[in-house]
Amino acid sequence: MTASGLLEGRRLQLARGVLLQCIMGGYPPARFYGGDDGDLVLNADPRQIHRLPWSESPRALAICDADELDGRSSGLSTRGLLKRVLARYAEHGWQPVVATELEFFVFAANPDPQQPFQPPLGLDGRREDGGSAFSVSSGNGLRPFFAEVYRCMEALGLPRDTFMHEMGVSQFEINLLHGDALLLADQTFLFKHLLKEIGFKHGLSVVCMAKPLARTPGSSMHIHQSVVEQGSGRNIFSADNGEATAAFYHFIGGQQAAMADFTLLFAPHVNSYQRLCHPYASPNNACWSADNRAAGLRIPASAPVARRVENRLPGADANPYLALAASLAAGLHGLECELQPSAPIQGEFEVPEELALPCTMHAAIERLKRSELAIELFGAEFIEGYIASKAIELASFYDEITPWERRVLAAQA
Ligand SMILES: NC(=O)CC[C@H](N)C(=O)O
Repeated sequence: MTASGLLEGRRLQLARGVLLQCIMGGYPPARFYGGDDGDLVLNADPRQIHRLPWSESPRALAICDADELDGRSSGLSTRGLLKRVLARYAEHGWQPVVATELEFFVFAANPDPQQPFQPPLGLDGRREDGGSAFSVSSGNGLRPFFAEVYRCMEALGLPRDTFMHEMGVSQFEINLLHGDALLLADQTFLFKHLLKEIGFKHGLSVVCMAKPLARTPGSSMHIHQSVVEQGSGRNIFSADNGEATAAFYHFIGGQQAAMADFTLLFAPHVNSYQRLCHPYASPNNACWSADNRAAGLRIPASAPVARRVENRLPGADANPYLALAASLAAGLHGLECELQPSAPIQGEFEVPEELALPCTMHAAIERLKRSELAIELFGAEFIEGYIASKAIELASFYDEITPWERRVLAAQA
């Protein structure tokens, strides 16, 4: 997601091709330069106007909805898409409760993209040279950076649930407290922006790519999801006796049915598939399991009141509005159609063909293109615009010759 910081200023009107480019992180398809490139209006959400606490000069950021000139929500807006999914839950008297878990790397500033990323020099002047997941001292070398991150999260009202060092060298995870899905999408967006900007200030490069380093774990944005009854707040996944309800299984069934079609929405770039295809606890399957991190859908051990489904597919590079909309729409599809899940997997397992996911961006584009479900849930305007912009992004990737090709292929006869 790359919208942050681009829309500063007073003119809150933009062309729809630009929306595709900056909000979807893609490229505007040619037709948007022509007749389909009419303006949209950006309407700031009054609850999401923030003074930026890290900025030395006064600056504010407003999260906006992209609307048509006649006031209708634009079919291209990912925030609008999430709102429409939530409105459909509300028609049933339900409200999703979600949490996002964001992993990210903190690197030394890297002005030359030809060079691999390096961990930064810590306070002690050393570079971290091994991933020390959960180590109590591992974040110490970056204390001034994290102190400012904490201060600014507090000032912006972003409630922090956990912070830890992850498995990769200089890889961290901060989890936001669970809550309403639109709020969590806004908070996740703000949090990524905050990380980037505070990183710049400290001479660091905070990277939310799915797989910035080879032979090292990638970065995810796992989504934890439950659904409560509006008013009572009762979790519809648990019965009074604490057992899982039929609704819980239907929700999983919906996630499984849609995951392959929606893979591009969770894994939006070429690099996303580097994470999924060299997995370190980053599954590319739609299996589900009681508590196995190799399954795309995990049911974390919890009290019945917190029974939830964790979607482990989204990378840290996913647009939080879109990933949440897609995951929750899939669950709702299962609830409405009363879909049954497969049997849960246990231990070492083989992925059945029907639960395998696309493992390249090209395959994911082709899958989404053929998805009637995606068009039904998100509308043809969005899916066509998204696919067109992603096809251009993929073509632009194939315009480049990578260091691997120069290293390996140049030596061959
Ligand atoms: N702690 C974890 O579950 C690791 C997740 C892993 N980094 C991923 O990319 O999905």
